[in-house]
Amino acid sequence: MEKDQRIERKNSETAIKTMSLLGLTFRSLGLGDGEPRPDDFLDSEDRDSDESSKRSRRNSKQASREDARPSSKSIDEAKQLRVINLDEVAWHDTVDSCWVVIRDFVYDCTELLKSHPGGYDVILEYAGRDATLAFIGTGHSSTARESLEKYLIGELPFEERIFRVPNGIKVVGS
Ligand code: HEM
Repeated sequence: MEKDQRIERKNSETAIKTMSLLGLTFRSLGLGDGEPRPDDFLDSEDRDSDESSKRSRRNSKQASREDARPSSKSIDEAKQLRVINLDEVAWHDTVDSCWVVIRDFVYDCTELLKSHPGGYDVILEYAGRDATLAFIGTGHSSTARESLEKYLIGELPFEERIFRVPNGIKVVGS
């Protein structure tokens, strides 16, 4: 197995453990039935053919969700996002510069802090780090999900992603 593949496997296992620790299931994430397995988080090229055929039904169900972008309607598909790693995100953890990661995308919420309907403190708590589960857990409306786009500044490098792989999203929340 190539080094990259080993890293991807490890990331997949981490994603499963995270889902398990947080009591998340594919059903709770609106992705149908079944237990999460490492292959669910991998690019299809990395799966062996047996597994990929077993999973093809689920994947076709997920096809409409495969676009990981926050709002597939409003985003400019051609827009090249800047790749920002978690180290850089971590520097932006104050009211003067507040970045959060949601589903492997990086958002600059500095301006949002002033107007966020849920208050500034809930976001500030996640400044400089991953806020995916808090964002999903709060049950934001579709309007809130669409407004994410306004704050989008980049995405994590592949090796740091836990929700997405290059060809599309494997796990999404509401
Ligand atoms: C860029 C990131 C975010 C955006 C664009 C955003 C947007 C919004 C919007 C528009 C609302 C109004 C209610 C709705 O439409 O659902 C809202 C409410 C709320 N948000 Fe956020 N939010 C963000 C991040 C977060 C984070 C990281 C948390 C962490 C817990 C959070 C917690 C809440 C809470 C507690 C409410 C109030 C819910 C209620 O009153 O029922 N938000 N947010």
